[in-house]
Amino acid sequence: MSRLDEPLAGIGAAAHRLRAAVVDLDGTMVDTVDDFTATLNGMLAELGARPVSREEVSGYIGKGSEHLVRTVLAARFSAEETEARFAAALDRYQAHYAEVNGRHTRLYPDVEPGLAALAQAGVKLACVTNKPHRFAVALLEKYGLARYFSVILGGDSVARKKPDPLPMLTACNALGVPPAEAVAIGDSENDALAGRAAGMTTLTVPYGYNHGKAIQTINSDGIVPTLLEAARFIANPSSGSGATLNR
Ligand SMILES: O=C(O)COP(=O)(O)O
Ligand SMILES: [Mg+2]
Repeated sequence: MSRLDEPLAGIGAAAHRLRAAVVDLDGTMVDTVDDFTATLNGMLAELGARPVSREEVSGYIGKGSEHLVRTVLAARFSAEETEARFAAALDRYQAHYAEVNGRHTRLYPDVEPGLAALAQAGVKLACVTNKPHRFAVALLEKYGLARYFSVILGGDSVARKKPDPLPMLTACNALGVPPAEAVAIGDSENDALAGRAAGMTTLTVPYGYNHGKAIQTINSDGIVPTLLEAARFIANPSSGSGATLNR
């Protein structure tokens, strides 16, 4: 890794052309682990199964509702029982989530100032999350953030979720910016994989979930401590901001 204030070629040059940012939701803008935990425990209580802890849940977030429910069931039931219970459990999970959404969440530091700085710099914004679209919109509205995004895509908005590049490509297309001039900002390997596969620059925030693995394992272009630092870097790549580049 090299510090941003060292001489740079690669990402520094790319960042001069960044005209759009595609920002992840859970673990990047909003800390949602306690909502997921409460929702899953509502579902598990109905099944008479052992509850989850927030530590267990934080290792599963970021791959969409189906993955989350399946993983939690698989840790409590046999493979056959998990399959037999999955569809009904997912329905109950979504019903509980609709009740809980936004109740136990908090915004991470410098999210709103970061989005405002990106908008101010003329960077077009999309939110791409694996969370169902209706829950994502409700959460962004709760925090007054929906107005920053001209495009919001959920895990059910297009045929495939991150780490597939399709949602990123769809977002870039809707913003009218080629992927090579766009950056994907997220907390997990999924965001970096999807962004890379779409041909975008990728930045990682260090405070989210990343499937229980260290963020240093993520193959992205750099780590930014907050969205505000990401905005500073994108607006002025040679400013010596707090970004740490992975090259
Ligand atoms: O797994 C989810 O439901 C959401 O995860 P994401 O917002 O980090 O994409
Ligand atoms: Mg995330």
